[in-house]
Amino acid sequence: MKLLDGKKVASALDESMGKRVEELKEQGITPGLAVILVGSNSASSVYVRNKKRRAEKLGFDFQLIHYEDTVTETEILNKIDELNNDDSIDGFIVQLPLPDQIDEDKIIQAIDPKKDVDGFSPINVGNLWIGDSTIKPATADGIIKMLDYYDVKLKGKNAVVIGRSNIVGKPVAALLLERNATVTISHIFTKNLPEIASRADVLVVAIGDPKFIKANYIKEGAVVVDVGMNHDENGKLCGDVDFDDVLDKVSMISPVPGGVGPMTITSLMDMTIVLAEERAKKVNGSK
Ligand SMILES: Nc1nc2c(c(=O)[nH]1)N[C@@H](CN(C=O)c1ccc(C(=O)N[C@@H](CCC(=O)O)C(=O)O)cc1)CN2
Repeated sequence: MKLLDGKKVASALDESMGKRVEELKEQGITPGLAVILVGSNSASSVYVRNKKRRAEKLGFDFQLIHYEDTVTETEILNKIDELNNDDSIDGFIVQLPLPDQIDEDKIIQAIDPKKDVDGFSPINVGNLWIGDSTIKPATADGIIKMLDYYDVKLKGKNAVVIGRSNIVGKPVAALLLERNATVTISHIFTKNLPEIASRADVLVVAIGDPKFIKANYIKEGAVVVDVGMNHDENGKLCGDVDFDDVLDKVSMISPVPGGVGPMTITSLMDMTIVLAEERAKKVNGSK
């Protein structure tokens, strides 16, 4: 069994991203990333802190806009309008989930698709499905980058995605399809889930249920990507896959922590650099 070590892949990719940032700075461009964080969800605070750390390490200008969870939708929409019009910001995101009084769809739709570095706006989702996307949702893109790093072939393979969220399940299915895998999207209401999952050469699990996937869901030799971010009965971070139970059956598996999470942040950084490179082309021509 081989570990899909997202932490290792992320630091390998950091090196080339660092070089791209240096090249941009030589042209007078510093990648600008902003994150809007609402409330005090402890997991979101950890993820945003990690994003800030990685962005600053790469030499970005990073802005954190942190609101109390009593903030109104209008205040957030006004800030989005400001960021849409701020030339020093290449991309920005609103960290999800948002408190109940805020309409998530309305917020996402207010972000200029050209600055929507999460790739969640309807235009970017459409571009993703027609296979013509500059910006790809970070977790989905991070998974593909990790599979590429470990030379996992996707063409003609059976890929099963468990989970149909807009953040992970749907975009990862689109990207697997783009790589010519035969993709099945399944979810919690899917009948005979163990049978469907155990046909997968590549199984991506994003259901948010601790250690839900056991050995009977796994095909012998499958590559398993665990997107879950849960806490077990002892409060320890764990994925949606019961790692110890499936270990003897898989050929490769991503751990939690240290698998998909760090890759999500890597891809967000990569997408921000791509947007800054586009700005550099506009500002400096094609030199
Ligand atoms: N606007 C967005 N909101 C959310 C996204 C997103 O892509 N855009 N995805 C998830 C959370 N997420 C990114 O924001 C994310 C999740 C996990 C990690 C990560 O590094 N995990 C570590 C463990 C961290 C810990 O100690 O708790 C790991 O797996 O090793 C990064 C980003 C929902 N919201």
